[in-house]
Amino acid sequence: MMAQSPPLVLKLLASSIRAATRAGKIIRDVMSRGDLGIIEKGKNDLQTEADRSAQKCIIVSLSQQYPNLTIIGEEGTSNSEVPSDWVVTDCDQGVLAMQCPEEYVNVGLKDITVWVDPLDGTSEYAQGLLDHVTVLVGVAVKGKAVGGVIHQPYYNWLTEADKLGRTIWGLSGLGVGGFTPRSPPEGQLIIATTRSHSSPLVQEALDALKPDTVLRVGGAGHKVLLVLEGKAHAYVFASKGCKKWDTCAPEAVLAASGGKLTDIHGNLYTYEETVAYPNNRGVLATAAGIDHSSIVNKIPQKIRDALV
Ligand SMILES: Nc1ncnc2c1ncn2[C@@H]1O[C@H](COP(=O)(O)OS(=O)(=O)O)[C@@H](OP(=O)(O)O)[C@H]1O
Ligand SMILES: [Mg+2]
Ligand SMILES: [Mg+2]
Ligand SMILES: [Mg+2]
Repeated sequence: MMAQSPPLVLKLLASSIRAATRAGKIIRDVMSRGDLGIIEKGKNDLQTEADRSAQKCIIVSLSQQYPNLTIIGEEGTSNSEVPSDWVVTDCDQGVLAMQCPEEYVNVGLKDITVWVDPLDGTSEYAQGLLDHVTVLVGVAVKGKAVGGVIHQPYYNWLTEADKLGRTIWGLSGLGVGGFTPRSPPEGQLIIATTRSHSSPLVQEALDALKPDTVLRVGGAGHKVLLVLEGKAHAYVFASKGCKKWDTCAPEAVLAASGGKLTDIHGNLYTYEETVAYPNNRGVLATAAGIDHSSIVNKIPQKIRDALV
């Protein structure tokens, strides 16, 4: 009997794990060489050689395996050649061997949009806050964030250099792999928020929630990792500025763990190919077991009305 080929969504997730991990190595190599090649794309918005190269690695790798796949990356499109060792065409075998949730078994290429943030936390990367950096690959099916990879290239860099980097993935209906999510401590409220894009509105929303601790850290991927690790109960960002490639993968991984990522009103973002890139209605992510809507309800209406 002929072996059946794995469902596309599962295979794409397995390929994305390998591509994101390779991109993380490129990010470390650029830093080791010492010339970041920084370009200022806008106010408080940087791009480095690592952002550009990591994106090329992921897009070329996925495009070779999945011609005609729709991929949207933060750093735009370019047709330039890449070194052959940036092209990854293998899959994570562990994920490939898993049972695909029934509802995704028959998903076709045309139903999928892949969102790539090749380096989330660029300003932190440039400032040497290296554990804030993540590589994000999100798989949306008919506009829903279903699968995601969060690769953290500098995980353990200050403690156990021999175990540098980790790759965490999630698929709706299957769960999370690459690490075991933990619950945040009971009886307190720890909130993760932006360190480089704060504003009076961002601060007002935090004040209204009366947190015991506020963690001001970089990267949407990194903040969702803190939520997944039980180091924060929620990630709250009452501002526009974040984009679809910042939230697609983190939303999918968090949802696969039982948590939730929405706009500040509690509504899901959508990720179809034609959607606008900016997440103008802010970001609210909560860990599994946290009452998401009760946090929404504590954010004053006047703040919610400012984010539409
Ligand atoms: N105001 C504004 N302008 C431009 N870009 C912005 C803005 N706010 C958030 N971002 C992008 O969102 C990613 C995470 O940034 P932060 O950690 O600062 O903030 S956030 O709380 O997660 O939004 C990070 O993505 P990368 O560009 O991939 O590093 C930020 O650049
Ligand atoms: Mg950026
Ligand atoms: Mg980003
Ligand atoms: Mg980025």
